[in-house]
Amino acid sequence: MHPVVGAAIVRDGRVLAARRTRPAAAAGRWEFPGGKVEGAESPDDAVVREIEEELGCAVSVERWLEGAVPIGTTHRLTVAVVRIVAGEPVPHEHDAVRWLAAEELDDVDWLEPDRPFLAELRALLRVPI
Ligand SMILES: Nc1nc2c([nH]c(=O)n2[C@H]2C[C@H](O)[C@@H](COP(=O)(O)OP(=O)(O)OP(=O)(O)O)O2)c(=O)[nH]1
Repeated sequence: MHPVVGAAIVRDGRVLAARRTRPAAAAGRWEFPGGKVEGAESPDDAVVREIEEELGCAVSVERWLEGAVPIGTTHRLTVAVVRIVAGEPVPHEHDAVRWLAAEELDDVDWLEPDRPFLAELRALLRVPI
């Protein structure tokens, strides 16, 4: 199963959700920005690279949410909790982004594989830091 990494970009009690534009079946659905791990790169490095490419900002990985979820039969999703360390996220590949608080996580139509991560994320967003 090829690894796909998503980033839960957390700031001020909110997480950034991004709306996909492709493929047609996933257009309009929301996800954690990220993508496929390439070659020999580590999952942490893949998250940092994908966020730079997709949102033009620098992040650092804090930890990984529990679990790994199959995406179809070929890929599997893990999600890192990350912080922005430089720049501001500006979507280059998504057509919208939203900062969601814990109680707003269910307001968007997440891709199916992302949903199992939302409970842990909700709890994390509720802890003041
Ligand atoms: N990035 C991302 N992809 C997800 C999530 N949930 C989920 O099911 N996926 C799926 C959608 C895609 O089938 C696959 C990741 O593809 P992608 O298009 O984001 O990856 P990539 O940027 O490396 O793309 P590519 O150049 O190979 O097209 O995983 C998620 O939260 N984030």
